[in-house]
Amino acid sequence: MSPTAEAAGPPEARTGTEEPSASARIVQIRERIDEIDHALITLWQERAALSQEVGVTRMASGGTRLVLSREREILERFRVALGADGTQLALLLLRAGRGPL
Ligand SMILES: C=C(O[C@@H]1C=C(C(=O)O)C=C[C@H]1O)C(=O)O
Repeated sequence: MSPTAEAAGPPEARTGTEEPSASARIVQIRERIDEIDHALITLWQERAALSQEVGVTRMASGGTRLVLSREREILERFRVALGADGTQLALLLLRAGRGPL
């Protein structure tokens, strides 16, 4: 790869390779990656809002802010599906749902 392959040209051409068929395939794959990232961000925000609503609803009714047994189930769900990275992801998800403590 030449030193300019990364930075030169319009954004859609910055594929990191100058080989045309590889570059075209990378552009195509990136379209789907961008769709997935958008969905992940939207779902992340929706989950955080719902989780915060549960917390507010529960506290307003005299309940606890958190339910650690439920959090353990979620951590286990992500660990089983994704391994150690899943645990880390679930910890971030749970933190996002807590909002300011
Ligand atoms: C959303 C809830 O409240 C809290 C947040 C959780 C979450 O973000 O998944 C899980 C358990 C609770 O600590 C819930 O009880 O379902």
